Amino acid sequence: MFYPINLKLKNIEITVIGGGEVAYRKCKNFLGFGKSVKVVSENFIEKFSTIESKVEIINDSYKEEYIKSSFIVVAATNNKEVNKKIGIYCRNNGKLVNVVDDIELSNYTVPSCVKRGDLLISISTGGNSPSLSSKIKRELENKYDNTYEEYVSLLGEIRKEIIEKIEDISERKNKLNALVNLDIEELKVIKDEYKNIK
Ligand SMILES: C[C@@]1(CC(=O)O)C2=NC(=C\c3[nH]c(c(CCC(=O)O)c3CC(=O)O)Cc3[nH]c(c(CC(=O)O)c3CCC(=O)O)/C=C3\N/C(=C\2)[C@@H](CCC(=O)O)[C@]3(C)CC(=O)O)/[C@H]1CCC(=O)O
Ligand SMILES: NC(=O)c1ccc[n+]([C@@H]2O[C@H](COP(=O)([O-])OP(=O)(O)OC[C@H]3O[C@@H](n4cnc5c(N)ncnc54)[C@H](O)[C@@H]3O)[C@@H](O)[C@H]2O)c1
Repeated sequence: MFYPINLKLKNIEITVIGGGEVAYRKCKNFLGFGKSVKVVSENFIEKFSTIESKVEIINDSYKEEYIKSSFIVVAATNNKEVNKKIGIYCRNNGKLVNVVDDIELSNYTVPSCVKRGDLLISISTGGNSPSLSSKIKRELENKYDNTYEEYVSLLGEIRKEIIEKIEDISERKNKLNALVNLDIEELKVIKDEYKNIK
């Protein structure tokens, strides 16, 4: 079983080993969260040309020196032995490692996720079915559409106001709980009301 955490990637070095479909997907995923990575492989599929300006490309086969200073490593080659070597090295050296063909050796996996601004819904099947994760993602994408970006941001702004302006803890909690039953237009009105309270 995996434990979910939300990680700040700023100032963390990340290296992806491999230049195929899976390595590309993992790189794109990091870029989607505003994080650039180093990627090491002798060969890269054509798609990498679309992201080559955003990642650091190293044209070489895997060597320990490339991951020594990385905290997160993705072993995404099609060579099981190489992936295993990377996994074991990372495990022994306090690194987070995603070995794409070995869930047992991985100490983290990548969930499927729906992002709407600061709303992040992630889905994992513990490796049992990435296809199911992907299907559930599509379902949630429809339910939680793009309007949630503004909605969650408004909730955050009003929450700050409520915490600052309402001292009674149980009143504060009731008001915070009630906010999520309002729609965007109602929240905008409430936000202005709180802003006007001194
Ligand atoms: C969520 C997502 C994130 C991402 O990678 O970006 C992700 N896989 C995705 C897609 C996908 N991957 C595969 C298929 C083909 C169909 C199928 O096999 O079902 C599809 C579907 C597709 O392509 O549509 C093949 C596959 N996947 C793994 C193996 C190796 C193995 O099982 O050992 C094999 C090769 C098996 C073989 O040998 O053939 C392993 C893992 N894949 C995971 C994540 C982790 C568990 C997540 C969970 O618990 O659900 C885990 C354990 C490790 C990891 O990589 O983190 C992304 C969906 C993106 C999205 O749509 O949001
Ligand atoms: N976790 C997942 O989501 C997932 C999904 C599909 C497949 N897989 C597994 O991931 C593996 C990779 O899949 P793919 O489609 O990207 O394969 P691929 O054949 O498209 O690419 C493999 C890449 O690894 C590189 N490589 C090989 N040896 C290397 C080394 N010593 N150092 C650096 N790079 C090296 C190759 O140059 C190539 O770029 C597959 O073997 C499969 O078992 C995992």
